[in-house]
Amino acid sequence: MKTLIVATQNKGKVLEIKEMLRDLDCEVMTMGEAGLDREIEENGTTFEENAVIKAEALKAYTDAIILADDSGLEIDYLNKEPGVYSARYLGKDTPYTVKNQMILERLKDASPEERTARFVCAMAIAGKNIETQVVRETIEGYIGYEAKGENGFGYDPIFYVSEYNISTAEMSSEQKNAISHRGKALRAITERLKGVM
Ligand SMILES: O=c1nc[nH]c2c1ncn2[C@H]1C[C@H](O)[C@@H](COP(=O)(O)OP(=O)(O)OP(=O)(O)O)O1
Ligand SMILES: [Mg+2]
Repeated sequence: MKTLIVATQNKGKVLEIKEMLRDLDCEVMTMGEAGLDREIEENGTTFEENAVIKAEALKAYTDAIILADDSGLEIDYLNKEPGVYSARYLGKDTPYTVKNQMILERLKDASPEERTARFVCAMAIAGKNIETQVVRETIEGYIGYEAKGENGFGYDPIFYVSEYNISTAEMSSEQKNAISHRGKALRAITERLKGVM
């Protein structure tokens, strides 16, 4: 069976990606499971650049196909901050309860119309014998007035989807995966994956 290595250190992403790739005819492994754990410097200025950097960083060390995700939250009221710096916002080891409270505080004077935001996900595949490919998808929503929900990870408790008026942390993984930036990007990239596996 073919192997697909997911080049991420983020456990929340791994859970979502593994769940969505359950039916794909290949073994999905994390970097750790593949013995390829390493810090990859994300020095790109766009989600696409960083996804490609992460996917290509492992190319020399494996014959498997590598899948990488670079994602983040764009808040219109904050001029699209934290954007590509979402993981590093307020420091990369700062708990998300703190990051989320800070964002709510910074938006305390923003009206409902001014609270629009989106999650962005760029997903790349790379490998020794394939041409690197990258896709980008988004999910539109808004920053709520309070953090809610226990599911998901990161900024999920403050990101609300207009159609349901609940946060992505209040959704089941199936519900989130069906509509999320990551779900859409993964479905787009797996179409291309079928062409190279
Ligand atoms: O569905 C999501 N629900 C909530 N938050 C999310 C989501 N998707 C991305 N995010 C946030 C988390 C992190 O602040 C940043 C990703 O940063 P990003 O560099 O791509 O990931 P990371 O450093 O956690 O792991 P890695 O680079 O090893 O894949 O966006
Ligand atoms: Mg990162």
